Amino acid sequence: MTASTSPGARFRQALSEEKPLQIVGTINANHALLARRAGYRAIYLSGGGVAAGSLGLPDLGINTLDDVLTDVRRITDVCDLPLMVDIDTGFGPSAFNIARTVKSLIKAGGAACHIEDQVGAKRCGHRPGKEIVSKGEMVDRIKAAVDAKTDPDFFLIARTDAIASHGVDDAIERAIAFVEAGADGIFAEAAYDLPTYQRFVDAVKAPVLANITEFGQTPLFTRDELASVGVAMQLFPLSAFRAMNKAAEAVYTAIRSDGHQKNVVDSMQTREELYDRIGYHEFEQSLDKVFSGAK
Ligand SMILES: C[C@](O)(C(=O)O)[C@H](CC(=O)O)C(=O)O
Ligand SMILES: [Mg+2]
Repeated sequence: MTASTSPGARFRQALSEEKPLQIVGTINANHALLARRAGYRAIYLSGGGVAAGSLGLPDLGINTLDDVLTDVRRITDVCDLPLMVDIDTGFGPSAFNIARTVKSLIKAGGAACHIEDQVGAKRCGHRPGKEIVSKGEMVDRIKAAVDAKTDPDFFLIARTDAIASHGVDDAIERAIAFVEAGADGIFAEAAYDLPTYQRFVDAVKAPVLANITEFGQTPLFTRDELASVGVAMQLFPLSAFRAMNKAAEAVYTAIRSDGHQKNVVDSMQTREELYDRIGYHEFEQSLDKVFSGAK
């Protein structure tokens, strides 16, 4: 894997080398570096994460393409791991908008994305009351996205939210049509058991993604369980984000009630650890070199 290949090509390479490919949510550039250090081959920017983390808003289709691109650029500027991005319903409504989304995302260094078949006023995929567009409308979304790929290796995943409202048969029929329209992979949102994943894998001739998000409709299937039914990608969209929020809350509460941070300082990343993770000393050394004239 070299950074001279396109992000899309690096994503495809990782997908061919790890089964299933573990893809972890990295809410910001710092987390992207932590994920790389932990050995992951691919990372993810969650739409719900951009909404909740960057904006303090719910995952209800409120954040814009620019909100997402800002976070994408910050991550791709410092981390060469291929980044998959949640583009919700594509930031439409028209094919032109969707094309612009895909082109901008590739320009910002994105390697892959998923676009879903919910209506524009979308919800989190694990909440009740989701509405979806017709199969034909979603096929048009996909065609617009495929046509806009300025990197042919950019990996376009079609997500179907149909299981909840229309059942597995309908969702699989959709998935087949989405692959025929040019999607490179299928995201079977809120699948609830392994046989359902197996059915998707058997029916669609493209890699299938399992969204193993916590506190949702999908049990926390392991890598081995998903491998046993042929799932190609295991997504953890918000795991570190949820843990980080809980940790922050504990620190705020403790300092407020104790009047000092002594009781929580052991739970903190140290200054040295932080500097190590972001390459602080390397930056300083490179600056020293520049000003001392050394090569
Ligand atoms: C994957 C997802 O689209 C996201 O935005 O991260 C969410 C995750 C979640 O809310 O747990 C979803 O599944 O809709
Ligand atoms: Mg999302």
